Amino acid sequence: MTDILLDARGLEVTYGRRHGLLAKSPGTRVLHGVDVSIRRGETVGIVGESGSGKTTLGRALLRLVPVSAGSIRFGGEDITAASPERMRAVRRRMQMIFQDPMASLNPRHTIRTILTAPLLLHGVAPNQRAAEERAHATLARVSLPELVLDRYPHELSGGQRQRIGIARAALLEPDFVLADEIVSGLDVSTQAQVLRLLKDLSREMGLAMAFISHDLSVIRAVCDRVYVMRLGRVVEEGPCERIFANPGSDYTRLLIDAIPLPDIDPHWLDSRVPAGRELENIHV
Ligand SMILES: Nc1ncnc2c1ncn2[C@@H]1O[C@H](COP(=O)(O)OP(=O)(O)OP(=O)(O)O)[C@@H](O)[C@H]1O
Repeated sequence: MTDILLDARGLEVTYGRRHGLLAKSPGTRVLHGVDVSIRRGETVGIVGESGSGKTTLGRALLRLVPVSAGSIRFGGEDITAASPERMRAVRRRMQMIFQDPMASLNPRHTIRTILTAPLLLHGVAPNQRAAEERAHATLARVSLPELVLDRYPHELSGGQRQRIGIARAALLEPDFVLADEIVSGLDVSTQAQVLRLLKDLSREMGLAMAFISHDLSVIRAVCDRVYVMRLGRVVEEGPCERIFANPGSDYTRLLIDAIPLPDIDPHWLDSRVPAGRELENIHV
């Protein structure tokens, strides 16, 4: 059995394509023949300047934007043209954590509803009681107390909301998580806590992750391998150590040089929050 979980070949995405009676538009192609493959349990970084197509690529991998050419295989299954019903089942195993949890968490729902609804929807929990038990266990795993369950998203801090985003993604025990700029709005110490949590969870659950970030020190701390994107193409790919120590293009070197710190310390996360250490108690 292959250990490749997600394999995309020749992906193209075109925005704004219209073929109606009144309007015809070829649209704008923003991904040009992108190949990406991610092994089970592997964390892959996607970096590149603003507008290079990172988010589009991430969303295309999850079939959240229409793909105009290429193929996507997930767990050995070709999902390029899978039906909406089939995708609903597949999505249980592919989750996404967003940059702004405030925008992705329904403001009118309590955290209890936010965490239990997907379990009931996907039939992972047979009833409300079982869903709540699982929600409690997941909350403990992200170091949040149970009283959070009766709060609304706006009653939590940014770091706490991001933990809820992670809990929601982990609840369904997926094989793959896409994390798109998930720590960019947080202060450095909260960033380290959230990254540590995600890294420990991915190790424990054998999760594969695609980690989109404009912050290369974050990529260096959490990723095994990195894809460098420019103008909708992958211009370089390889293990983090190699890319950071010996970038293969001037473009990658420029991205690395643009980091405010003169040296990227690959161990900054471990030095801030050691692996497996209990996370700080979160006061709510
Ligand atoms: N829904 C959309 N409709 C039309 N064009 C879009 C849409 N979303 C993104 N684009 C365009 O596609 C290109 C790639 O955007 P994308 O958001 O994927 O880049 P990115 O690398 O994630 O950028 P950033 O780092 O700024 O978030 C950009 O030129 C953007 O303007």
